[in-house]
Amino acid sequence: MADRLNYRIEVAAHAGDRFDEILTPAALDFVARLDNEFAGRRRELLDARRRRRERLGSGEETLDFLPETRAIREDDSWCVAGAAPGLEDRRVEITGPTDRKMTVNALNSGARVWLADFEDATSPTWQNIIDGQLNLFDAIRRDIDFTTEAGKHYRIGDTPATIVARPRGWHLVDKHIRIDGRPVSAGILDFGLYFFHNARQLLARGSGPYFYLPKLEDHREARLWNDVFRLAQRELGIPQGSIRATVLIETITAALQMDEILYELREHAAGLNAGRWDYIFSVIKNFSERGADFVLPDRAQVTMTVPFMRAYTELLVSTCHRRGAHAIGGMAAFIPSKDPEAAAEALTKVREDKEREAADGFDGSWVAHPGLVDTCREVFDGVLGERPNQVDKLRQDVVVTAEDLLDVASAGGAVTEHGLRANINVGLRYIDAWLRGTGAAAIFGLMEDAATAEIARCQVWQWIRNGTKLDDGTAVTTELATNLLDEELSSVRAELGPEARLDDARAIFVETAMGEKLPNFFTTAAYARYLVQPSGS
Ligand SMILES: CC(=O)SCCNC(=O)CCNC(=O)[C@H](O)C(C)(C)COP(=O)(O)OP(=O)(O)OC[C@H]1O[C@@H](n2cnc3c(N)ncnc32)[C@H](O)[C@@H]1OP(=O)(O)O
Ligand SMILES: O=CC(=O)O
Ligand SMILES: [Mg+2]
Repeated sequence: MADRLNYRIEVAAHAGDRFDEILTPAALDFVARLDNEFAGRRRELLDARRRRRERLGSGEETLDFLPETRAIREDDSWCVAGAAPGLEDRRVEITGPTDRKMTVNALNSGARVWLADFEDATSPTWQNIIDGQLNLFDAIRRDIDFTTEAGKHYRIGDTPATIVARPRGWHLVDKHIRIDGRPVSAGILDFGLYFFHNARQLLARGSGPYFYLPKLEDHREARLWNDVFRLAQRELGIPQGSIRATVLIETITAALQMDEILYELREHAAGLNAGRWDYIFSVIKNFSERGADFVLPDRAQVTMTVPFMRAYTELLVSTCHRRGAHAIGGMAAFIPSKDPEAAAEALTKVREDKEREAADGFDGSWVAHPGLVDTCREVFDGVLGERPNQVDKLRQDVVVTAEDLLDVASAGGAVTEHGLRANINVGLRYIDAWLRGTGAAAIFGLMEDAATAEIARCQVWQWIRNGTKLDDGTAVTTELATNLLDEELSSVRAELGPEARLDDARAIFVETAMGEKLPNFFTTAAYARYLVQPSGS
């Protein structure tokens, strides 16, 4: 333990109410130990990501299943740890941010699992991150009752959902914690605090420390998580293999390494999830400069039934079930509305999405809102009946090639002015919400979060770069996009009023959707510039 005394750990942020209960010296020491051990490997892997994106962008490299890991793919003898207590039946999973009200509502929603999100649905302000940890801490101990000023009482019911926490991805740092002057990996911070405070409690209560792992791009990144898990369990004297991880396959590069990702994490892996929104974002980003064959139509037309998306989900189900892992479906973005007609339409669309997933062999799926839990459950009940899952449905009929996954042109469809305006308008509204601390928002009847906003700004960039023709023959240029941006901005400004941070939102949008280069994530620069507290900069 002596070496730990050598770390210089600084908390460069204001202390919030009860933050000291999460940021204890022992918890910070644990996070620093993990970060210190793995910071170098994390940096190397991020460099490898950058280099690969450059090669893919220039056409110097194309993607395929890896020749060097063929033996892992062809070996039938290995499988993953699989379900742990509370994860056997995942037919409905609700996702959402970890504020206090949403925490109680998600746990009571009737879903089997709650994805407690520090990633796509959370704007990573220091307040949100530590408050979220506090809410999880209290919820796990069933000590979270509260009453609003309006008199509405919130308490966790008798059959709460199993909690699966989603730490932030490898690309993000949290500048409010510095270890020897270096900002901590945001993923390690989220994982480390949650694991340190709750792993024992969860195990004692018959559940366990369970995680969703977002935005992986390569199986070596899965190996890094596995090594983080091993060290974390060893440090706290928690039996190896207690953790369960469900990996989001939400990048095109990871889609070609599903077996390898499960293999690296096999002592901890429970399943894979088809994270469709980041997946679409990844496809656009990696091939944004590769010409018309890689240009996607309006976002609304990139459905789960277009051939290249279907190839991805079919491969995911067959890979999972061959390895004893759960295949978890993704997020239909339609959310309930107060208008009965729109609400019925949203439910129909969600039902269709879940029906396709259940018929394809998924073991469960995601919903964004408590009002969708019953729909998802009914659909999976219809296929699963009393069985907790359909992992025994092997889908040996599935044959997916790299060409199928990369056949982006199979999406067909058109780019329209409506689609261009929608990307700009939604991008501005979402970035404004994010800057004001809200990471998931209902916009025009759809759930929007960091992943969908990334699609919005990347599509605009790609269409400008390729001079893509709208369906009326007009080419998308910087000038056209700027004119539409200004028009959309003034209508959004009139609607949202002076509180909105639309000038900052505009600046981020211009920089990340209309600049010379396409930045990897809008969140990284925007975080550093706007969300970090002065003492953390
Ligand atoms: C690409 C991806 O990664 S998808 C996963 C990440 N994205 C998400 O998790 C989005 C999760 N969903 C949400 O955040 C919300 O549903 C939104 C922002 C889309 C809509 O939220 P709202 O506008 O507040 O919805 P609405 O007003 O209909 O909410 C009604 C009630 O349901 C609750 N609720 C809505 N969504 C959720 C949720 N996901 N979890 C828990 N409770 C929820 C609200 O808190 C509210 O509770 P109350 O009646 O006690 O006040
Ligand atoms: O995280 C999920 C996604 O669709 O992105
Ligand atoms: Mg995602």
